[in-house]
Amino acid sequence: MATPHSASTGPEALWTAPAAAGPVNATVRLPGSKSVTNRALLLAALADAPSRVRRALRSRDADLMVAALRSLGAEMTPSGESRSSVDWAITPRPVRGGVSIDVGLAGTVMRFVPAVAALADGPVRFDGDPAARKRPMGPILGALRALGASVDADALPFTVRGPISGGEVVLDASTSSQMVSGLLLAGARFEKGVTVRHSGPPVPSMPHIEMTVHMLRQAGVEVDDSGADVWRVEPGPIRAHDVDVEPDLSNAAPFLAGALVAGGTVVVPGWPEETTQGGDRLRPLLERMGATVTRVPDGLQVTGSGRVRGIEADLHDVSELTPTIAALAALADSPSRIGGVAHIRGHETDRIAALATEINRLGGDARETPDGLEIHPRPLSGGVFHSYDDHRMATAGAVIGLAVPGVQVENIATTGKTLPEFPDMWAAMLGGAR
Ligand SMILES: O=C(O)C1=C[C@@H](OP(=O)(O)O)[C@@H](O)[C@H](O)C1
Ligand SMILES: C=C(OP(=O)(O)O)C(=O)O
Repeated sequence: MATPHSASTGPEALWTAPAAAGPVNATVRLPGSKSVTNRALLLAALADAPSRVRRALRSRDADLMVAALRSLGAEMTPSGESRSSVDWAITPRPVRGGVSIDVGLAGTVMRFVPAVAALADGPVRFDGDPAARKRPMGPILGALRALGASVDADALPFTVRGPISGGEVVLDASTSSQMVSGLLLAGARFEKGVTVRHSGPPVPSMPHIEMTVHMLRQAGVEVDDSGADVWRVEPGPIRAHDVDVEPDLSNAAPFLAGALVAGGTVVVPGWPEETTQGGDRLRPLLERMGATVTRVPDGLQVTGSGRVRGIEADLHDVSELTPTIAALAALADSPSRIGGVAHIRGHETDRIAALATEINRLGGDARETPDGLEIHPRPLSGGVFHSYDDHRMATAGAVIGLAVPGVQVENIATTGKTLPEFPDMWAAMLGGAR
């Protein structure tokens, strides 16, 4: 059983999830991908000349990345700002130390920035939210040590001191693909480049490593990913280049799920033809749960009937979709089994325990397995759905609330981690109903 750890559990922090009054018919424009934004910003800060990152996400995780890179010296000038989108002009500067970095609860900041800090001329201290101190960091910090840096702990808080020379390292990335991405992203700037070998149970969320490799190549970095579980980044410059950030397909999940639960149609404009975003796998997953998924000229269209089918799915590659798929499973008319996601016990919270606890709190039948969840159909009733400071738990509660009147999501503001406008966008999808 999971224990909610948000400090803000008072009635004022409860958000009544709107129940769907009928089928939805909405176009939902998603802001930029968190994963693309934070990679693009970091690569621009390490590049050989100024770059632009257009339609970057603005959210807590992206703001933390911007603050971290600015602390380390990069000049970053915003334009065309709205609440969740901004264009950045970024001028790289030598990486400077003697600073402290707040990683919040952002995996991309805690796992990507330490290798950049190892290029600095002085120590860089890292800390984050209380929950961040529990997230796995040992493999990447051990790897930085093996590559020449000094790091004084194996979890947050810690201090990194360069210089780092690079070379070859073996690590166990079964707790997070970000252990690999974090070394590859800065690796071209290490004197010897970097060769990362994974040894251990399979690496989860592989599309995110493919995203890292793809974006490095776009920046002119030579990467060899031809061997299983080994990646080689050659030393050399990271070329300045302009990036247009794709919409965040993982954040599309609750909205597209909304079409399935309420019935009706949701269109997400700008859905890329080709992408390394794992969220693209929503297409087959939602189809298997009963949706009709069509590419339309302007994006992706998902139509549902209000009836949700259960699913057996291995979400190892796309584990960040688990909370939405579990929410759908809790509303399905047949049993579901989600597997391959043991490592999400180390995401923002233990998502397996949190999902089982919160679905069962509403009267559901969700059982934890070592690597996922088994969810059986059972009528749900209203009640508090705790978010555990986890944006995707909060949106999972909203999905369930579409079909179950009286669901109150605690701390909906935590969606600001990647989608600050979530409550307004959700209301707009439902035609303003609350
Ligand atoms: O590199 C990234 O941008 C991410 C990698 C994945 O992490 P894990 O490998 O820890 O699942 C994903 O779940 C996370 O939301 C974002
Ligand atoms: C696991 C996630 O985030 P993070 O980047 O903090 O790991 C997520 O967004 O689902």
